[in-house]
Amino acid sequence: MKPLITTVAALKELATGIAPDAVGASTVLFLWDGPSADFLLTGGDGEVDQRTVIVRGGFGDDPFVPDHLSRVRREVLSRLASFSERAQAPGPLSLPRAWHQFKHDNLIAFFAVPGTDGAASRWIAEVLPGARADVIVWSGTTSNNKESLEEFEAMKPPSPLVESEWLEAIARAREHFTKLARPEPSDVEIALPELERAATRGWSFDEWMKVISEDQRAFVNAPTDKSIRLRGPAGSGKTLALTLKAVNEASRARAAGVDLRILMVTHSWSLATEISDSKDALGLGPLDEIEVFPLLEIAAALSPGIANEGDYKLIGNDSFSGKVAQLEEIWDLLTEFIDGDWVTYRASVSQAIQERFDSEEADERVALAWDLLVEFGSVIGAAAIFPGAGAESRYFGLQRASWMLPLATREDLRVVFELYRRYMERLDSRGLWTSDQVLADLLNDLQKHSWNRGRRSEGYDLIFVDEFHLFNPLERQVLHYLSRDVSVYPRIFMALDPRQSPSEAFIGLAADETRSSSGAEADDLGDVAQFELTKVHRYTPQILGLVKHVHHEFPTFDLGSEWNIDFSSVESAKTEGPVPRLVVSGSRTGGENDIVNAVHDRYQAGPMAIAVVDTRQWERFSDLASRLDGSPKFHVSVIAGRSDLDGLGYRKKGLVVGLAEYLAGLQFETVLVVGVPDMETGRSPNERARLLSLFYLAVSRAENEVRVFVNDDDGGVPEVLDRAVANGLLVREQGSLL
Ligand SMILES: Nc1ncnc2c1ncn2[C@@H]1O[C@H](COP(=O)(O)OP(=O)(O)OP(=O)(O)O)[C@@H](O)[C@H]1O
Repeated sequence: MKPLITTVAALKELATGIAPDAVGASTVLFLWDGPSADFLLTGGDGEVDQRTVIVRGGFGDDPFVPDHLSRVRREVLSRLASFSERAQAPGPLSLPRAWHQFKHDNLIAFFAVPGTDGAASRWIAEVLPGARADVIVWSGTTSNNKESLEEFEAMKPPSPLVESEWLEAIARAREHFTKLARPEPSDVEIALPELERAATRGWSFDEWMKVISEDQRAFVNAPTDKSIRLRGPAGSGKTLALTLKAVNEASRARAAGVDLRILMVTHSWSLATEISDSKDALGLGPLDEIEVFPLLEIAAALSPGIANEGDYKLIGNDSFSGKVAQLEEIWDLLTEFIDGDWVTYRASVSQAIQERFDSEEADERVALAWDLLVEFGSVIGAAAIFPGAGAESRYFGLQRASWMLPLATREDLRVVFELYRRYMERLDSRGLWTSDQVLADLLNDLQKHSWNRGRRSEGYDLIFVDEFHLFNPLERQVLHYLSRDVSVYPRIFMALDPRQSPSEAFIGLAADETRSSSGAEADDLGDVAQFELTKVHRYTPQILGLVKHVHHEFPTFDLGSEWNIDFSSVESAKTEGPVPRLVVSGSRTGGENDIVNAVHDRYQAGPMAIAVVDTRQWERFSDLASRLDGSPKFHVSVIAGRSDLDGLGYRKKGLVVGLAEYLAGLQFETVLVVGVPDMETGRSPNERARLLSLFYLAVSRAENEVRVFVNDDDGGVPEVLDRAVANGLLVREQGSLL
């Protein structure tokens, strides 16, 4: 096999879990079969960028990793990306201790995957001299001694990099991505479902105002002299009501000759685009006074420092690959710490923490790394605590809540803070940002005199926030500073569903209720009016039945009465549909056959999604997606991260395969809910609530038909679904016995 020449950006994209067969269909990657090498590039790669050359000596069926590592492809690729990124950082190359490196001249060997893969596979790589720091990954080895490097050095072939081919590859990639960016010619087959799925269906503003429900109308017509919380379950028309209100306010101000600046803030680009299209489709012409953006984009536009930090790259910008990269980073840090300084902390911490750090189980360590990721981002980062004088004591002073990683003593907190300090130091030395840092910096800028003046022209009179439940406390603070008139309370209109809580988002919400500083936030808004939506418009009464059941299964989280939606009064405005089905298969393989059959069965009925509940099962379903994509019958789009939502693919008619947490805001005729793990055994209440929340999110994406797939290999039917069957809310069906 020819060598593969690629870049950090392309490796990271691959590391999101894209199956090799799906690379050709990716809107982010471009593969060129050059004369002496294959080139894999992204749209952002340029002539002078660093290159990573993978010499694929012993590779077999899998084009990106040796066959014996294809099971852990994502981890292997993520580590390679991380290696190249480190090679680029100024100063001598430093690898985490857990990578078990050894060196000889320019050659360096390191573990190919976190932990060991049984065979203790290593890469032998070379960083070429020069500022560009090109990397050649020469070969894999299972040897753990330095002599192997000396031997290798003696027989090392010349570099496979051919400059003219690289330039040609870049030129071809550029041409490819330019073509892709051009709008596609209109096509009836594509346009129809696109319109149907937008929140406004192409109806005019006046048409909508006639048909919306009383509670939606009350919100649209409510006075704007104070902030409003609009609460409702999934599919109750929050996004629609928010859009109608913004448009209503803009056109009223226009008619009265008033200059009004309106901002609509979302969590993702996909929803921003959707809302922006919807408002333009309401037949009132372009409404430039309404700006629709994700918060991170606003941060980049307002905070000049952020845009100028050209050398800094964002890690964890909401996307799945960012999360994977952060997790691996923390895993390495943790392993290095446990092998090193842990002994000096060990005696003083509580027994529970001691046991977690001492555990040799790989799974336990991953779980600890995850908990730390949440603690760093949603607790420490969200409170805008960054290492420095007084930071540790501010952290100690934070009130702990039940959803947080249990840290019983001050010494427990101390060890976590020390890890946080090291984590930030590592990111900093490699020129990486987290989105929390971006927002904390923005907050800093917004508190300056210059913004106090600037906000009069650049700030907004009315701020609308969709999916408010997805914003963490830090992000919520930023919103306050975006208002224009400092003499009145900011007027913020928030749509939220406290039951939709992908990953840390749930925690963000809980944090808001429990952290001492969050009380002040509510005060900042003055008196806040509440509006409830009690009719769902997306899905049938049968799906609502299952949604309510899941809602009642949430453990009694103390979210405060304010967050509790009275689900018993919620009704569906849609006509009757089939009762959701539960397909129980004998094994994973059998389950996959049943899923494929369901796709055949329902594909023609309209847009369809396979929603994967448990992130850990993603890889399997990403492979299934590429198999389905192989069939000319199906148009398949894969959503493994928020960035995929922003690509071209997902709007088209066809099948979307994605992690449930990234499907928020979207809707489909049929949803197949897969990757449903055992939710009870050995789960903490937090984990259980998170999984139930993702399940709720998956089910509530469907307009008409839901099928849930479980199998014996993955623990059979979770109790929560058993009870739904007993209550007649799900019909149980025997799937393949295979
Ligand atoms: N009053 C109504 N009559 C008919 N259809 C409606 C009405 N309100 C909303 N809809 C439709 O119901 C669907 C769901 O609406 P929308 O996306 O605004 O809900 P949401 O509450 O934001 O949902 P989620 O939180 O799950 O994303 C959309 O297709 C929308 O066009």
